[in-house]
Amino acid sequence: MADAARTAALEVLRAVRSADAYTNLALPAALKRHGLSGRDAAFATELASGTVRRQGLYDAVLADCVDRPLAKVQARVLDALRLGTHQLLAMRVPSHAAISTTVSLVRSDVGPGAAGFANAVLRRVCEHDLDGWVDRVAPDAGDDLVGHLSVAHAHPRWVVEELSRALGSRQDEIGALLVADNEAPGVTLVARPGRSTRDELPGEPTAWSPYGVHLESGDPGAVPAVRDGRAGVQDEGSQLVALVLAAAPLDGPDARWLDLCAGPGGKAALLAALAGSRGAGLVANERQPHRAELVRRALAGSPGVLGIVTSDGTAPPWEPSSFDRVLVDAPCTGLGALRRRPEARWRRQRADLHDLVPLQRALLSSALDSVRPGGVVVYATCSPVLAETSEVVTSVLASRTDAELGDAAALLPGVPDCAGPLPGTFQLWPHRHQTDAMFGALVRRLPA
Ligand SMILES: C[S@@+](CC[C@H](N)C(=O)[O-])C[C@H]1O[C@@H](n2cnc3c(N)ncnc32)[C@H](O)[C@@H]1O
Repeated sequence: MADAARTAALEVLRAVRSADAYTNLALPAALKRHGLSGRDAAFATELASGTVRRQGLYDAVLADCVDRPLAKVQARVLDALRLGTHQLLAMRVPSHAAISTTVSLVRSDVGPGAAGFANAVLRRVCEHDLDGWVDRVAPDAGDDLVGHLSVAHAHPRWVVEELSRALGSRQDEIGALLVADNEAPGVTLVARPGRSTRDELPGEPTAWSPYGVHLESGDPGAVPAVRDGRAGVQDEGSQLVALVLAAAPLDGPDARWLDLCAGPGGKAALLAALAGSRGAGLVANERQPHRAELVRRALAGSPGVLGIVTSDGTAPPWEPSSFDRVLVDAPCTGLGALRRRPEARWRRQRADLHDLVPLQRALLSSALDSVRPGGVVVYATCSPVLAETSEVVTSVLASRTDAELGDAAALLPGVPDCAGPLPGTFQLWPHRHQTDAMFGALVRRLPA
């Protein structure tokens, strides 16, 4: 009999493959359906997330074990084979248990013929350990380093290329970055200032954000301050982006702040709390109505909220020069947050940049129009890809005479090794800072 944890993980894989589901949303639903909690829930989570993350490597292994193209293997059987391979190569599940449970999943789901096939394939997978398989199926690192890293660490080749380019002079760190991308991130909480303190939150204080704690274990939803919105779940890198906007020196009035791309509202909630504690207020804008609704919920009960607007940030309804501080947390490839989104690396394509980059430029330009002369804009992405970071900032600044780059990195005191690709910008990294790879640039609108 296949157990409930493996059945739940298989259902998640299937939803991700066939219904474009997000692992992080499909998982809690599957855990609930099967009544899983505690260790069983943790096991199902690692099974599903780990399998989705390393799918490219497991497919290379399975292709070597199957005598026909993988595309000809029934998709439902392939899902189970990937799950079995993850248990055999990356989890400490004894081989006999990994094989027998996978075979019984396939038997009950597809039938006895497919179960026999799965048994034979997984016995072949057992012939080598993970390193042995990488030696066998990955290109030799001396001949093709990117190809080797791509298979060994299960990242598409173009992603390895873009991440390497973004590391600039530190390309020797690419292996460490890819390893970090394959580790499930811990949960970080933020105590929204004026609404809660980190003394109220369980866990160890974060190194750089004065509002964060790393939750060691347990369900964040069970923390009272999180449950009533006075605190939230937020990566330390995201906290730092909001803190940089709030800390940027400013001459003149400092009353009206804008978050141009606010959904689902994590940074807006921190910004509103900070603004409220200084007698200022935040307008949170979001284009998509359902995400604007999430912003509304994130800001419910917060001081410092001037309004929530649903509009295209490239053609907003407010007058130019309406704000003193503006955050553009731009829609991006998200390649800096791969730890959190197991399927993202396999869904994203380099061609996505064709649509994203012009939108990012238009949003940064619109933010510069929205801020008053003398005001500040922070342009941020959860991607280190240069086309989305330094190249957007450089091209927008080249097209305007009323803006200049400021020093955002100086506003992150104590954060080591965070220099970004342009002077004064910052770039955080999962392998260096244990945060998402947030990029940030401070752009100052010159006084009139
Ligand atoms: C990276 S997310 C922002 C995350 C958010 N700041 C937070 O911390 O929770 C980018 C957001 O921009 C929104 N967006 C995309 N195009 C937009 C546009 N033209 N105007 C305004 N928002 C847009 C997306 O729907 C998405 O919610």
